[in-house]
Amino acid sequence: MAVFTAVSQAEIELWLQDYDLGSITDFRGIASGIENSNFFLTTERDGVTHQYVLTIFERLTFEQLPFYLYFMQHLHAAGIAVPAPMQARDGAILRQLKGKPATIVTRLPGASDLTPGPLHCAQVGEMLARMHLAGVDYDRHQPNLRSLPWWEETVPQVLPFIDADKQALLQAELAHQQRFFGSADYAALPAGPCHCDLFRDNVLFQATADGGSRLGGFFDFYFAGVDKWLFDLAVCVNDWCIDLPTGRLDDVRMDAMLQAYAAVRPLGDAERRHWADMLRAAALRFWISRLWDFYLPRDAHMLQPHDPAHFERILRARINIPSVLHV
Ligand SMILES: Nc1ncnc2c1ncn2[C@@H]1O[C@H](COP(=O)(O)OP(=O)(O)O)[C@@H](O)[C@H]1O
Ligand SMILES: N[C@@H](CCOP(=O)(O)O)C(=O)O
Repeated sequence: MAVFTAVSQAEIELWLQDYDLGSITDFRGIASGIENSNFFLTTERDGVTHQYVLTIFERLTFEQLPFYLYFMQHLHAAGIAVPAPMQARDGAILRQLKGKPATIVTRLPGASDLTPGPLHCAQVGEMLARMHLAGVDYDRHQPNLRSLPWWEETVPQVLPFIDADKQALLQAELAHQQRFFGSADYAALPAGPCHCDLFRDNVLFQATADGGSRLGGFFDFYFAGVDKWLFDLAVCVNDWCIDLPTGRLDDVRMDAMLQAYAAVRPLGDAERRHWADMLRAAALRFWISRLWDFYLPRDAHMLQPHDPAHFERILRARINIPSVLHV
């Protein structure tokens, strides 16, 4: 059970007096998170039921959180299906609970689908492109904190733990990405606020009457930051459009995602030319973070570190694919 900060319904009732969300009818901890303490909260106001998620942040600070929360608020206002932070009576969307930062956001409908098909991928691609365009006029700025400078800082820390073959791959790929990031083509790629971690478990779908699935929304924006839009797309393709055991790309799902994305925001020539480089960058990012979580766990909260070998396989599988994308 991943509720690190226990809180009783009585404490929440008191805390909610600073909000205008109605009275609590249900309050329960969410077991599946690995980083924060999350609770489903149901309230009733004027005879109408409302569903929220209360999060007590265990890692992120009061200084770091506004970028993420106001980004969600901005996207929600632009019609993108993401959780909307609720304002307390004083207008604040971030407050203190049990001495930690805490927020209440709207609960999205649906459940994650961990075995997506082309129709799931198309919906994610379409909304990802809309999200990128909607982020253009977001006025706060924070880079993706898990990009090249973090890779350069973290690779030397994990190298002592892995064998020579993996060391060689990690160092060669870092060098490849340093050259790519230093190129004029890279500098010219379009960028903006990105989710940066839009894996299958950060998207919800609702079942439809005809047996299909409708996108319920994107959540977990706590790795968001300004990056190349193509990087965000590559992160998605590396998770949504692959054969999980081998890491190989599934062309049908990838085409579905890319076509749907490009129908909203057509890709430029440099983006198509550097598709393979960006898939490699996206694989490297998660290989490094998984190695770091696996060998250098920072606290007891990482209950089950993800398998680093998965992203090593993905990286190896991307190194020899054709570099040009035809979408
Ligand atoms: N806004 C939301 N709407 C619906 N469900 C949510 C929302 N936020 C979180 N959840 C649920 O809570 C679970 C844990 O959230 P997550 O962000 O993954 O936690 P953590 O940051 O602790 O890893 C998710 O798998 C999802 O089921
Ligand atoms: N998606 C990442 C892990 C990021 O953490 P989470 O909060 O999204 O679970 C990975 O798979 O390595």
